[in-house]
Amino acid sequence: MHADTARQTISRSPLVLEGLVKNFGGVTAVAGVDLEVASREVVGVIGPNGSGKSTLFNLIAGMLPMDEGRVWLDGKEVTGQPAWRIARAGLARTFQIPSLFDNISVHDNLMAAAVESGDWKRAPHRAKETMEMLEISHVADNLASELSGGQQKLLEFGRVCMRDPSVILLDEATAGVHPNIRRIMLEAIRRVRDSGATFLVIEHDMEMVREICDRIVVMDAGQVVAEGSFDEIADNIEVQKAYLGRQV
Ligand SMILES: Nc1ncnc2c1ncn2[C@@H]1O[C@H](COP(=O)(O)OP(=O)(O)OP(=O)(O)O)[C@@H](O)[C@H]1O
Repeated sequence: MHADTARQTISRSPLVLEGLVKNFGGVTAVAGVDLEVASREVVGVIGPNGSGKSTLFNLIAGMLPMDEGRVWLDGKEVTGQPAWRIARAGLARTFQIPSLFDNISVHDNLMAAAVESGDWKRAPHRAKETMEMLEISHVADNLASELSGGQQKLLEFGRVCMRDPSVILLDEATAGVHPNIRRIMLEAIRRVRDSGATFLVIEHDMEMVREICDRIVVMDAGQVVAEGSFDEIADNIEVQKAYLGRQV
């Protein structure tokens, strides 16, 4: 059997990356990343500014064309497909700055997300459940633009949940939020993971990484330079600091 065919039939992991490469002119932002994320695993991606984390997410989500490499979602190859098709195949993501419909209500932002899942019948019930899980029911009728920054991050995660994705990419889900919002987000991530989702998270907050990540991948200059549990990476932290520089 051809090796590529073997990969497609053997790995049913929710997310598989093979040899991803992205160049921007003379800068190699992602320099050959291989990664396999198991079902219900939460994998943290850490590394200094400019190490390629956001570019990696954009490649996986189909928001940037890759120069080399292949991506599989739930055993199905999605390499080169447009972002909407990859989303439909079961991938959802959040952004560092939440991407919401500012001028409609919190409730309607969740309902709008259900359009993509095509599950209208259960959408009102799911919206109610999602708002309860994220403790935003009391602002259901507020415009998204009226929420605090932290509540907007919760709402963005809620919109992801409404689509019931198989794989969720979270980009700094708790950066700069109030500790109470952080707690709500952490509990929600655990619940969504327990109900079957798989996570890849970019995170600068090492406490958050320690609390939710089963495995951590360290990137530097576009490559994975270390991988392991929090303790394994923490043991290695002095080495990491040499190139992680500013924030780990
Ligand atoms: N659209 C672009 N055009 C040119 N260069 C880019 C572009 N996007 C990213 N880069 C470069 O690619 C490299 C990786 O950037 P990327 O944003 O992926 O890193 P990062 O790890 O996400 O950083 P941060 O933690 O600051 O978000 C950097 O050198 C960056 O300047």
